[in-house]
Amino acid sequence: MKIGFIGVGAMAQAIIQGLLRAKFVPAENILVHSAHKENYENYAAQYGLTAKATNQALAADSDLVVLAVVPAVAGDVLGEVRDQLTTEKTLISIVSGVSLSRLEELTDYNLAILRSLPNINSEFGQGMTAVAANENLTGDKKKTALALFAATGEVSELPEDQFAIFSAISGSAVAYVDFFIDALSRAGVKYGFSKETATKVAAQTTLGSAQSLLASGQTPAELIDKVCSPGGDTIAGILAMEQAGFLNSVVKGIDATIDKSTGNAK
Ligand SMILES: NC(=O)C1=CN([C@@H]2O[C@H](COP(=O)(O)OP(=O)(O)OC[C@H]3O[C@@H](n4cnc5c(N)ncnc54)[C@H](OP(=O)(O)O)[C@@H]3O)[C@@H](O)[C@H]2O)C=CC1
Ligand SMILES: O=C(O)[C@@H]1CCC=N1
Repeated sequence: MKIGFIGVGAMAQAIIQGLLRAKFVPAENILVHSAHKENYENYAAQYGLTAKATNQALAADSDLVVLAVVPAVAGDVLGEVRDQLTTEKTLISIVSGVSLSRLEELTDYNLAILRSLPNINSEFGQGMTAVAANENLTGDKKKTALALFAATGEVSELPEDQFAIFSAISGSAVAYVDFFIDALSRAGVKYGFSKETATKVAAQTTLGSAQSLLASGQTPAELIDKVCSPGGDTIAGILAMEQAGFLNSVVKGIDATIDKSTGNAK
């Protein structure tokens, strides 16, 4: 099986690294092409992938074609490869905000298509990907397309009308969680920790909290209550964070993310 990536930017590279780590296919069965020859050729050479000279050549030689370009160029690129996307292939889009019906309009109505929204943690097998299949993607073809993402982390089939919300609290939220880790780490630096130590402590604490939350089956609020000793330090910190607008600032960030991805941003 050959998997072709149109675009080898940040997200495509994370998926490719996740696939290589999982040994999902041999490296040479991963085909790449992008806008700049030096980018895709160097990347292919570095990891033993196969560079293709054009989007058409890539699509013609791939069983699974992963569309990994920014939304603004997705239509033009699909127009370019429309003739190569024959019905035995599967198109996988990772493009935020482009619906299955739009992808069908831009290709062949008989084509099997999986719309996905991965996150960048796919690189280390810790991804969280939402998927929605069109009615042509069934049976073994669907199993294979879902297996690609399962090799890089968790996968969840979601109705398309929930994709923008998912994208905000997963795809984009990787950056928001890192923003929080950076804030914790800077606070440590303020009180004299080295940046390296503070970041390690903040990241391990975030990882441990996430793992404990999932393992416990409890709500975050229940775990917060366990840490807040009566009359103790943590409740003082929680109240000060909330006074500064912590919860509202997170929700406003998610509102802005959803507005931007659905075209409602002011
Ligand atoms: N970054 C993330 O965390 C996530 C991103 N996504 C989605 O992934 C997609 C890519 O995002 P991201 O990786 O961040 O963006 P990047 O800007 O990092 O990558 C875009 C890629 O598209 C390539 N490209 C541009 N024009 C063409 C073309 N005409 N033909 C072939 N390749 C082309 C670029 O080539 P070159 O490198 O040569 O310039 C580049 O490799 C977006 O649609 C985004 O919504 C979804 C979930 C998470
Ligand atoms: O910022 C973006 O537009 C993409 C979509 C989700 C994560 N990155």
